[in-house]
Amino acid sequence: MKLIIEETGSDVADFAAKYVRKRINEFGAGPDKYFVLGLPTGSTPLGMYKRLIEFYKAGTVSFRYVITFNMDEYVGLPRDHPESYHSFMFNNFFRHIDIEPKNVHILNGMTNDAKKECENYERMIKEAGGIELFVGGIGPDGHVAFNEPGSSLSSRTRIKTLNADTIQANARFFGGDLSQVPTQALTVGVQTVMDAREVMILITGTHKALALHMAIECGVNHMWTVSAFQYHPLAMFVADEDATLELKVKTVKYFKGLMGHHRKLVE
Ligand SMILES: N[C@@H]1[C@@H](O)[C@H](O)[C@@H](COP(=O)(O)O)O[C@@H]1O
Repeated sequence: MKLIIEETGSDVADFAAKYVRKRINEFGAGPDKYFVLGLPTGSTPLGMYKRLIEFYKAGTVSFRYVITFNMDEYVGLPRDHPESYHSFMFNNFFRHIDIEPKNVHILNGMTNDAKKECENYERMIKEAGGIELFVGGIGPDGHVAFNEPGSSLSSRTRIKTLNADTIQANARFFGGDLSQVPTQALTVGVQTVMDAREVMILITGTHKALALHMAIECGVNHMWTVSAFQYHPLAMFVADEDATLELKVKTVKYFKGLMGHHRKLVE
């Protein structure tokens, strides 16, 4: 596992965007070889999307031969609801780049057959050749996508009921009104993300510091689903200084000592 420690959230966004660009470019994507990218929503990845749009406009990356799979979507919100993850992704990213809409995959939270929708999603990921790089964020309770505490670490795409903390955390997007926040979501499973060839998790802010500690300094535990990536052969956490506040000084020193080497990942 790699831990990249950047000073601020904006430096995290910069590193993450440069890494995604480098992976797409080095992969040599083309009409017969699509790069399959897993993507998150949330405030954390917003800066990365902004930077990627800039890179696209500057001509240093193209998404023409990229296929995306998003992590999750609320149940019961129409696609065009301003807070649906469909709206989020198109408004903040897809609309501004050259990706073909047919190559964008986001779970349909309005389906009347959630089981079938989720099984199809897993099948489509497989048919696309599996996910090359899954970028994720986490909740303050260490959930990845909507794999709430106690989710099976071998879970696959399915419907999940959101816990009170997550509903509370997301109420800010619904005018602070808890009753407006959907109570269920369709989400990829922990195992779905684990199956990606590489995973990059972005963690910023003091409110995520305990989650980063549980993710990398304690054992693998389904109450902190992000800790599952300790078993991933190619996992990278990208954090800002604030998110490292609960880590041991020794851990921080160790990974900062590797930064010279890790910078080369985005050169
Ligand atoms: N389902 C999403 C997660 O995928 C996301 O990682 C989390 C954190 O969001 P933020 O980046 O806004 O803190 O929010 C939601 O719960």
